[in-house]
This record gives sequence, structure tokens and C-alpha cells, in this order.
Amino acid sequence: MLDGSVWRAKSFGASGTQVGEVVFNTSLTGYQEILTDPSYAGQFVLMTNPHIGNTGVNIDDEESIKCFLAGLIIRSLSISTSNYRCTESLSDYLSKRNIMGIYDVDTRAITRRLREDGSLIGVLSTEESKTDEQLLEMSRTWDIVGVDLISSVSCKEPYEWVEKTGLEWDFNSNRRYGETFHVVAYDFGIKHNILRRLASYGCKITVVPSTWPAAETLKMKPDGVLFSNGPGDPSAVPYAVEAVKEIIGKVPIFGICMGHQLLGQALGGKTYKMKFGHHGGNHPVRNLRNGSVEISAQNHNYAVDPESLPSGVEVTHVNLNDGSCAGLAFPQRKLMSLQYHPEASPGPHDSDLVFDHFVELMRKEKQSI
Ligand SMILES: NC(=O)CC[C@H](N)C(=O)O
Repeated sequence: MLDGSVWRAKSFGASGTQVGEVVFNTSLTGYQEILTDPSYAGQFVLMTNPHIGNTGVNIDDEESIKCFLAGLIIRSLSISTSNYRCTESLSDYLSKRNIMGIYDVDTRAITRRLREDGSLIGVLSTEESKTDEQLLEMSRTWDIVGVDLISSVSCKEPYEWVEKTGLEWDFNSNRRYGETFHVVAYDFGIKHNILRRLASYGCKITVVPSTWPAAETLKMKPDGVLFSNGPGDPSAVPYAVEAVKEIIGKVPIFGICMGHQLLGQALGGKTYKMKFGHHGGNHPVRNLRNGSVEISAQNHNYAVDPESLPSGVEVTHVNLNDGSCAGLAFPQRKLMSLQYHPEASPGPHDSDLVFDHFVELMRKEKQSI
């Protein structure tokens, strides 16, 4: 890693040499959804839960069309899989997708280091011919800051999304209205469960690429626009901030994670890189409007600086671990956003009703016209 440390481990999945940013994720389970979350592009995910692989993988839990992350780092790779939904072992799955994994490495020691030093660039290699010094040099000359990662994970053409959450997994199906709202969803690396939850809440969705012009979006006369999650540095994608700026105030808006950060910038605020970010399914967040606490799923390395926001913008949620901004609203401009993941997948479902709040925002707007 960039701090000069070298860790010996066993390899599984693909072989080769890969560079990326090392982050740790504290989720106890849900590794398949984590592997297919496009927001991990350019990163190695280190799971702090030591036992990974015991439920295998299945065909339904994919959060995108492929694994975009740089690789997986775990303590112990389960020698067997036991789950009625399992169709493949984790190891075969990673091999087929050409993703590197390592195990039998002291993940607790690496996590402690990341907590002290912050996220670090690392290199995974199975190539005996490469010296430690060569690998360390790769970690010194590669960076994730300032790089546009959303364009490499976004869809290339618009498409419609209709699939809802399967009934056996829909724990919140009582709050539905039978009315349909057309949402244009910007794909900065969108997780499928955001689309499924919106569909379950009565939305007809058109997913558009990250570079889709705002004018084209407005021509579609959507009831609302969603700005999705996505990988990397929000300051590296000024074209997306411009699109957000052009849409603000014209239709109801919901931003999630990267979408929230782009909204923060479009409103005139600043984002900054956090020391080691938030990645896990156990982050307490306080809703400042009603005082309630949600346990949330999170995955981000950047955050919006609330001090930098203009007046009128309300901080609606704070992360209780470090006090950072976890949600915004600007009622006059019909927008709301969360830094974390209400769609979970994986993670707790406490925040699911925010999709209902977005639908409410669209309903009010429709009634007022
Ligand atoms: N999940 C996301 O959308 C992540 C947003 C951004 N890439 C960050 O790391 O902060």
C-alpha cells in the first residue's frame, strides 16, 4: 500500500496486477450487492466481517450489470456455500468476472491502518516477477482524486425500467397510491434497487446516461428527476453539476449519494474528501426534522460541507458517527437528497419511506400545476 506496507495473502478469483483505493466495509453480509455496486469503481473493498463467501452468489442479487470494483480483500474465504438461493461460489463468480480477490490477510490490522492514515492506494498482484518496489511505485503514481469515473459505469443510451421489488422482499407495500409518476433517473452508476424501489412506489422510469443534456430531460416533461449514486470524485464531473444546475427548480428532484453531492455543488456548496469515508450497513443517522434515528447503509468517501451551502438550504440529516451532512432539502426549489442509501441492498430498510417523500413531492407539484 501507499504507506509502504506489504501484505502477503492468498489469491482467489482473477489473477494479475491491479491498482485501486483500499476502503473497508463494515457490512456483515451482502457482499454480492457490494461487488456489483458501481460506486466502488476504482476501489478495493476490504470486508471487516471475517467470514465471506458462505452464502455464495445468486442471479437475483446483482445491483448492476457487472462488477466495477478493483478487487475484494477478505480474512477468510468460506470453504463451502450453504444457501437455498446460491447458484455459484464466490470464487467462481469473481474468476468469471475477472475480478481479483485475496484472503488470509489480517483485515483487522489493515482496517486499523486505514482508520489512522485514511484510505490508501494499494496494489494487488499475483505476479511473482514484479518486485515489492515496483508495486509500491504503482501505488505512488496512481490516483483516484480528480478522475471522472461515472462516465465509465453509466449506461450509454436511455432505457425504460419497470421491474418492481419482488413481493417476497417488499416489506413496505402498504403505502402505494396507484398513480404513476414519470421519473427521469440519471445513471451515474445507479444501483438497480433504487430503480426497483421507485417502480414499487408507482414510478415509471426512464434511465438516462450521465452526459444526457438537461434540456433533453426537461423535454421529456418528467414529474421528477433522480440523480443517482456513482463512483469517484464529484468535483471531477463538472458537466454533471451543470446538468443538475439547469434542472434545479424546474421539477422535483431527489439526489442519492453522488447525486446528493452534485446537488450540493450545483447549489453553490463544496464537497470534500473524508478521511476513510463511510462504507457499511450500520451507520446511525439523525433526521433533524423529526428527531428520529435511522440505521443506514452507506458507501461514500466524499461529503458536502454544510457551511458552504447558501441560505435556504436545510440540512435534514446528520451522520451520528462523525456529525457529517447526511441529507439536504431546499423546499422552495423542490429538492431533497440523502448522502446514504435508502434503497439498502445490502443494508437496513429504515430509510425506505424517503421514496414515498419523493413521490409526495411529485404529487404536490402535479396538483399545483
Ligand atoms: N455511493 C456513491 O454514490 C458514492 C459517491 C462518491 N463517489 C463518494 O465516494 O463519495
